[in-house]
Parts: sequence; C-alpha cells; structure tokens
Amino acid sequence: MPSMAANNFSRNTHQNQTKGDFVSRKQKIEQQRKNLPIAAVERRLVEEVRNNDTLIIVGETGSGKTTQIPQYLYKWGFCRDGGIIGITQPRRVAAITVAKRVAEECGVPLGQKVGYAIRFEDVTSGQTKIKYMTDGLLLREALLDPYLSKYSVIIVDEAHERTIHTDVLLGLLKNVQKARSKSINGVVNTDHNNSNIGHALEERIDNQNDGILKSCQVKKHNPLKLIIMSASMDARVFSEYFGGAKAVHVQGRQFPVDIFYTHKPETDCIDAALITIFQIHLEEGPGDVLVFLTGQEEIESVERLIHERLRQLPECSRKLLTFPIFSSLPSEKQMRVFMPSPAGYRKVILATNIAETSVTIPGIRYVVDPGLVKARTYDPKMGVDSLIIVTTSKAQALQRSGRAGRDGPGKCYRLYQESFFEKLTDSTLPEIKRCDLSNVVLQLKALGIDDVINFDFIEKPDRTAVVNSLWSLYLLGAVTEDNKLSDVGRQMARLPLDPVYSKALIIASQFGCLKEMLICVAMLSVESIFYAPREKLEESRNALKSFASPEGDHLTLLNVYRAADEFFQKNKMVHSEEKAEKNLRKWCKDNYINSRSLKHARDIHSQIVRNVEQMGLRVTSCEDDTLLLRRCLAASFFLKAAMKQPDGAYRVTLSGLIVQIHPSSVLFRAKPECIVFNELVHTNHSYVRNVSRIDYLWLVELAPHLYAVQD
Ligand SMILES: Nc1ncnc2c1ncn2[C@@H]1O[C@H](COP(=O)(O)OP(=O)(O)OP(=O)(O)O)[C@@H](O)[C@H]1O
Repeated sequence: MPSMAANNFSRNTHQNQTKGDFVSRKQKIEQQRKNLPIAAVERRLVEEVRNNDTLIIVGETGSGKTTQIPQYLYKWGFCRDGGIIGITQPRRVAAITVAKRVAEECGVPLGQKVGYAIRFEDVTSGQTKIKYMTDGLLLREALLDPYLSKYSVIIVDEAHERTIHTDVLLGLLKNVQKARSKSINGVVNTDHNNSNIGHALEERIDNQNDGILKSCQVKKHNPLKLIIMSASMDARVFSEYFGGAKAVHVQGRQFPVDIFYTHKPETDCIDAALITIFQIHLEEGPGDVLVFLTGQEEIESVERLIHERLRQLPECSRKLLTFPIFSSLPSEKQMRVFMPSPAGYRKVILATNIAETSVTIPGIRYVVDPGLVKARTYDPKMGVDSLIIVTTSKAQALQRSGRAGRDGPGKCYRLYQESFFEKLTDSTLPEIKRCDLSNVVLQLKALGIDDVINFDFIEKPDRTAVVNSLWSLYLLGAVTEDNKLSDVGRQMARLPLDPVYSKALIIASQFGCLKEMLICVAMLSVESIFYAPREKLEESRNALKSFASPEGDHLTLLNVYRAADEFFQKNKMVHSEEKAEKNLRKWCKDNYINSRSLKHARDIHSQIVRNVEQMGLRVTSCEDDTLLLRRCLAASFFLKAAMKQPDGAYRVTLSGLIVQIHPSSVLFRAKPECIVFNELVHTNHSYVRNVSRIDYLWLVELAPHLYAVQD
C-alpha cells in the first residue's frame, strides 16, 4: 500500500470541555466552516435559490451541503416571513447527528432554532427554523397540512438514495409547489398540467372539517422553494422531472481522498477486509478506519476475528478499538462511534450502510469498502420480502469513500478491481421498484390522489405491485370496490403505522382488546426487541424463556412489555424517573432485551394511544383472555396466515408459498396447525417471523370474504 501523506490535523474532543475548550472549539468550528468548499459560493447559491423555485445542487461529499446551505438560507432571510427550512434525510441517524452538529455550529441548544423530527420523536419547538427530518416524516406531515404551509424552503437531501419516501415526496412537492404558487387567498387554481394534487387539495379543503385544513383556505401561500441535493446523483434526471430546473455543481472538496483498488478479485471479502484493516493499523499513520459490512452477523464475526488477531500481536500494536454500528444496535452503542478514541488508540468502526450517506464520523481517515450491501427486495406476487447481498452502485461507492476526507486527507480501499468498479450500475435501483407499496398507496389516497397508477412519479413503480397493494387494501377494507378510500381507510391513514397494524387497532377496539393490541403493534413496529449477541446465544435464549408464551410471539412480546412496564412503575415509586429509566436499561441488559428498541416501543405506544384516543376508539382490555386476543390477531392478520404441511413446513394460504417458522420464534419447535404471522423474509430459506397459533375456523368466521370451510 502507498504510504500515508503527512498528517497535521488535530482531533475533535467533545468531552469534559472547560470554558477555554469551548471558546477554542467555537473558533475551530468557525474556521472549519469558512474552509468548506461551499463557503466560497455562499452568495451565488443564495442568489440561485432566490431566482429559481426549484434548484438541483450537486456537490462533492463533505463539501458542506447538508450542514451549511440551511444556515445560509436562514442568514439570508428565507425564514423572514415566518416560514421554516425543512431538510429531509433518508436515515434517522443522519437526521439526528446532522441536526446536533448544526445546532452546535449555531451555538444553540438542540430543539430550539435547530431541531430534528423522526417518526415518534420530535426535537423541535415553536422557535425551530432549521428542521432536519426523515423523508417519511415529511410525507406524513403532508397528510395534515397538504400545502406544507409552514415551510418556506424544503431541501430533499441525498436524493440519489431514491428511497420510496423520497420518490413519493418528489411527486408531492412538485405539485404542492405548483398549487402554492397558484393559490391566491385560498383559491386553488386547478389548471395544472399533469397534476391531480391541485384538485385533490381543493377537494380535501371542501370535504374536511379539519381545523388545520380550514386555515389553509384563508392563508395566502408563499411560493415553496425546493432544493434537491446529493453528491452522487444524475442531475439531468431530476432537472427533467422538474421541468428543466436549474442544476448547479459545487466544485471542490475540502480534503482529497485517494482511492485504491485490489490487483485481483477477492474471493473472501471478510478475509480481505481483515487484512486491509491490519495493514492500515500496522503500516499507516494515525486516523480511524470505517469498514462497510453487510449486516450484524458479519459485523460481529469481523469484530471477533479482529480481537483474535490482535491477541497475536505484540502488546504495543494492540491499541485498536472496535465499534459496531447497525440499525438494531441500541442507540447508546450507536452513538459511541461518534466519540473520539482515547489517545494513542485507533478506532475501527464496523458499519452497515447506515453510515454510508450524510454522516460525519470525526477522525475517519480510512474507509474499507468490500463493495457489497444487504438490500431489501420484494416480490409483489408472493408478498415476500427478501434480504439479499448485492454489489453496491457507483453512487454508493462514492458515498462510502466520502466518509473519509472530512477532517483531513483520506484513503479509501475498495476491495475489488478498478475494472469491476467500471461495471457497477451508476445508481441503486429505486426502492419504489423493490418494496411493498400498500402504505404509500394508502397515503396517496388519503392525500386525495385516487389514480395512483398514473401519479407523476419520477420513475413509475411496477404496475403489479400497485395493483396488489390496492387489492390488499381492499381486503383490509381500506378502499371500496370502486377504488375509493373508505371511512376505515381514512381512519387507517391517520395512524403512523403499516396499514395492517392500523387495521388491527381498529378491529381490536371492536373486540375489546385494544389495550393489548396497542402493545403488540408498538412492539411489532420496532426492530428486534431481543438482543442476541453471537457469543451469548445460549444465555439470551434462556432469558427469552421467562417471557415465552406457548400461544406465540405476539403474546410473548406482550409479556415482555408488561414485565418491563411493571418493573419501571415499581422503580418509579421509590426512585426518580431518571433513575427508574436507568434501572430499566439495566433490567433490559440482564434480560437480553434491546433497551433502545424497548424505549422506542414505549414511545410508539404512547403516541398511538394518543392517536386512537383522538380517533375516539375505546381502549378496553381483555385482561388475561388470550383466546380473545388470538381471535383478534386472526381477524387482523388474516392476509398472512399459513397451514402446516405433512413435512412440518407451512403453506401460506394466499400465495401458496412454502415457508418455515423462523428459529427466533417461540413456536419454532411447537409447530401448530395454523398460524398468522407478520413478517415473511427470505434469506437462505423463506421464513415467517412474529407468529401466533390460531384456529383455521376463526379465519372462516372472521374473514369470510377470503376463507371457506375446507373439505
Ligand atoms: N458531526 C460533525 N463533527 C465534525 N465535523 C463535522 C460534523 N458534521 C459535519 N462536519 C464537517 O462539515 C463538513 C461538511 O459536512 P456536510 O454534511 O455538510 O457535507 P455534505 O456536502 O452534505 O456531505 P455529504 O454529501 O457526504 O452528505 C464535513 O466534511 C466535516 O468536516
């Protein structure tokens, strides 16, 4: 490997700041801001935004787009009329960490002038002018405020990721922008080419008694400024979509990143990654290392192997610390990657693509990129979600290398040949082409866009996927036979949940077990409640046994939630809330429960309790009547039922697909005759997860439009 260039920068140290440290950190941040490539074009960019309602900005990774542009716009008066600047991110981690950084740059506490909002967590206030959020969150806001009237500027960041929410948002924003510029004192001019939202907005205003919508009628809207940004997108595609919108390219990057390729193809990516990590550690100058891996399992095995190899090195070469980051990791552990390593130590961060875009991890000088990613794909015919390992796109490779070179020159080691890079696709297949569309279809319908198939998407989703989503929404009672949103559908769209879960809450209120279903749905809405580190598999399985219900995973989740809540409430009687929270985290650790997921579930629970109360649903409990609750699960999840086959496998009733119960399920060994489940994933087999035992006759009784008595 070529030798490391001279290194003359100092690390950030956030901890234990004195007043002197604070002042010097402030000065340092000021200096860093001035040195960013984007700072040189501040005035020009602001002028471009003034002159163009839609602007596409392409600039190198780390040039300062995400952190600086909102601050420039604020400074140059784009919030003067009371509007705020909203910036969307595809990932929660990015929304949170960037907001924290910008609040620090502005010298304000997070949640005041600068804040963030993600699903179930809102760190903003009436004073917030710069709001970072996930793209999905802004989409939900549009349901309540179809003009997105509080925003003067909306920035869609990392548009190259083409998440399903970004794609839908682009279509929506395009039309909101037109509708807003044409609304004069509340009269919406519906003369929009190819736009059904102008009409949809008008219809909603006519039809609804919602106070927020009423207020739209009397408000004159300022035009909405729209900015689409990324370091790695094809500006032409976006420009064309926005009717020839202007695209500007911000040249230059703050620090160079040298890219290295292997001389020959690597057959074992894990081994190649390990060799590279140790080459960097032993041969290169200071700086931390960021390694991209495909998932928790791979991260944990690489971590183990690093520690094994470290033990074989002389004492003086062992100063290497590992930090994993993946989405189901508890958040306090996730945040550890952002902390500086102790003096003399090198930090190796083992990450999934959660750390691929937007985030800055201070100290990263080296990126190791095997060029693989675990991607979700969806087969609309079978209703199967699969996680498969695929090669990254060029855009992703560029983003990954861009995580180095943010506070000093960097190096990126791509563990494949240059010729292989040339063959990669330019960009990743948009998510809208590879996931279940029911939620999006329901949301579009709630926004008044009935003709989803002809909605002006930047790229049309597969027709079968749309038709299948409409079909399942029809079976759930959310849309009528003539393809209109039903009253139940309207209620479902008000809940920030998957349509199936929203429907489950509505059904549970009729069954008298809404209290229990609220808990089940909150627990099902978070990633892996159980934390099973590879080296403690046995202990974690034993811990699960104390909560396990023979009836299935839903009741097991209910038991976990109730036990945690009881523990917390008892603690709160004798301790402060803070101490009780701390004790709960310890309880989680002892029981191999992911405290972050549990906290998340508790937050979701509080929010959906508020939602259902606002909707006027009765929150009654079935107490210990598990039979009633399971009947309610059958009535709610009838779209995902399966029957046992003679060989112990299961046949999904609607698709005929043969599946297995996932080993993590409490019913893995019990194998009941008939089950309902919530998740179908395909890894090396097709597995169903979150499974409960039911009686087939309940399906016949409770979902007669789909099930009949079998011969
Ligand atoms: N949390 C942080 N800690 C330290 N420095 C940071 C932090 N966030 C940003 N920076 C600094 O600000 C620079 C600009 O970051 P910013 O996220 O605005 O760039 P960007 O152009 O949006 O990059 P990308 O396209 O990769 O998202 C970084 O290169 C880094 O030097």
